[in-house]
Amino acid sequence: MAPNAMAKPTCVNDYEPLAKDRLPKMVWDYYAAGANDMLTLQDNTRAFLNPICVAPSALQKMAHPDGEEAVSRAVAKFGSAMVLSTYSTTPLETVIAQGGPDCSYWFQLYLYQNRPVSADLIRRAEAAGYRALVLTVDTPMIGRRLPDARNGFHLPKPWRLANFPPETRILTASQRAALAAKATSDVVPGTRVITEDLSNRTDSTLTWKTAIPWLRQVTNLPIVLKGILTRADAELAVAHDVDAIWVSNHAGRQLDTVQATIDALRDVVDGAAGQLEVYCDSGVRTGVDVFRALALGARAVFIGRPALWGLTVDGEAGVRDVLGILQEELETSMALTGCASVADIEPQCLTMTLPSNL
Ligand SMILES: Cc1cc2nc3c(=O)[nH]c(=O)nc-3n(C[C@H](O)[C@H](O)[C@H](O)COP(=O)(O)O)c2cc1C
Ligand SMILES: CC(C)CC(=O)C(=O)O
Repeated sequence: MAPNAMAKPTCVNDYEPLAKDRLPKMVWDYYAAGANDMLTLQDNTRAFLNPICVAPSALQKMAHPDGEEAVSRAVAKFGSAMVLSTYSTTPLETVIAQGGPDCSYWFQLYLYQNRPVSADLIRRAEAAGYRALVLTVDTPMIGRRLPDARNGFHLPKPWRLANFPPETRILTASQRAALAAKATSDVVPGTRVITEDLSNRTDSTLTWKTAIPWLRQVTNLPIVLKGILTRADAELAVAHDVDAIWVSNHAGRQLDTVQATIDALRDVVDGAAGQLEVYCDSGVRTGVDVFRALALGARAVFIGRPALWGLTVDGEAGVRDVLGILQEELETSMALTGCASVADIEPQCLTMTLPSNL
């Protein structure tokens, strides 16, 4: 037996090559890709070489047949929060049914110009027990992910976009006309979904003045904006009475060269001025990363790909292990800096760590 063939992963990065070995190239590349030259993607992890929830990532059954249900069970046992993607391969009701009292579920939204389709998703999320809506604001269109273009990325059979009943039509009549040359149909495809198609279907004209009042009209759930990177946008979020903001560069998958979130976090927290909660993701790979984000003012930290790696390697147990490793590493960081509780983690703690630009 090769010496490491059966070695148990001992840190989150150990899961990455194990997941890569198990997945078809097209699926691996879709999960792994950043935009263009992937500079921001690389910078995310570099900048972090500096409490723990699961970010929304689409199409999880490609990683493991138990998909979002396995992630849900893992998060429920770990006792944190899971944010479910609009583009889940499991219906939102089924995902939350796997949970328990010790965890929280939020629903991530991509809004459509055809608002009744979005309103219906929101009503279902509310009825099922989701406690917040996370509006992703960094994806008016999809980033240039070159591996996906080269691989002809599509959602393999038999998986489908399970939050949309078959034959859901999500384009308005004018969008349908504009896309007629490009798309054969605006019915949410059961299979062979490509991400560019999906982004053609979202509303790329959202503004502060239109999106937030519309959401407030249709729901009483707290609204979180995901994809905030500047102090100015944090200030606007306060002015528009948003409940929380989420510092994210979408794992480096949208605008390449945008800065790493750990470098943007301090300014955004300043802009929020204690008026709303700030969360952070993109590049979190160790408990020290979590510690640094908390020290800079994040209230919670989310992981995207590490959960997909754990899911790929060992389903629910793999996701639980990834979360457990991060938690243990965070506790070590706290003990070594004299923090008895998460509330003790404050900016001064960072004087003991390397600056994020090393
Ligand atoms: C494969 C993949 C799919 C994603 N799908 C979504 C999505 O459906 N909605 C969304 O808001 N963000 C999506 N994201 C972004 C994640 O929510 C999160 O911001 C990011 O993955 C965090 O960075 P990390 O992967 O470095 O931990 C996706 C990310 C990946 C890698
Ligand atoms: C289907 C995509 C729009 C999901 C997404 O946000 C992503 O791939 O980054």
